[in-house]
Amino acid sequence: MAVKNKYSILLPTYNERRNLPIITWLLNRTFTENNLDWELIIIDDASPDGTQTVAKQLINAYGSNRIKLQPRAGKLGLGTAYVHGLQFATGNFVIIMDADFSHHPKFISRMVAKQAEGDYDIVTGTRYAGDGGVFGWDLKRKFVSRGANLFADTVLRPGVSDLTGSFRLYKKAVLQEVIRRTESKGYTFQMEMMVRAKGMGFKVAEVPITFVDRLYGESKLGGDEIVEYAKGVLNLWLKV
Ligand SMILES: Nc1nc2c(ncn2[C@@H]2O[C@H](COP(=O)(O)OP(=O)(O)O[C@H]3O[C@H](CO)[C@@H](O)[C@H](O)[C@@H]3O)[C@@H](O)[C@H]2O)c(=O)[nH]1
Ligand SMILES: [Mg+2]
Repeated sequence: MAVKNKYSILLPTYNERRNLPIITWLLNRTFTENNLDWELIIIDDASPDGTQTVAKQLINAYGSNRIKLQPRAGKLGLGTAYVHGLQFATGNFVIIMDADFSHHPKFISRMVAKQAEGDYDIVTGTRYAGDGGVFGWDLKRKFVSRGANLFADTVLRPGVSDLTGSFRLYKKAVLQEVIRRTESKGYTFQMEMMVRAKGMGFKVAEVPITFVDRLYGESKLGGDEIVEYAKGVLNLWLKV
């Protein structure tokens, strides 16, 4: 008998109190409509805005088998948030995404269908192919994102159109293996994960997504992060 697929969503949060209920509602709708089994793992880094209180209310509303809160004691960064959350994933597939509506749950059904089409190891959302795109960013942020992708693509040639995006579907075993090899912790993490996955021979497919800038709150991307990213690309170039 075929094993029914289950999708574990890893959702890192930092001050997402206002976004969390709606994103959870949309996820529930998407998975219910598509008749897919799922769980949501919220990795909150001691957000001062009360994100965890909201998460607990959601556990009460949707049930503890659907929504799980796996908090950490402080703001330890995105990369390690995925590593932390992954330990608790019970699905055979893992989806990583942002909590601020930049990644709309409606794209998940396309990612799931794409994965099944070619038994792909990874399906990544792309803003830079097909009818994908970015909305709500100023020119500077668009330039930084495009530049970051162009730079990594030129130096490392992974052949994936969106290296820094973080809306992705992985086979859990593949994510575990790639994450084990990945060294960077911050924004560089997504790019390194993809470069390593391609280097390890995993099959990657892309689904165009529209990335809409967050509704509430602020991005945590700063100047330091951009320097770290450039260093990360060059480090990989030396190693891979
Ligand atoms: N647990 C935890 N969550 C965090 C942390 N920093 C950010 N987050 C959460 O991670 C998600 C993304 O953070 P944002 O601050 O909204 O990132 P962004 O600037 O919009 O960046 C997005 O685009 C980048 C470039 O395309 C991506 O590289 C990045 O991963 C993200 O998708 C959000 O759900 C946010 O709450 C942290 O230290 N800890
Ligand atoms: Mg964001």
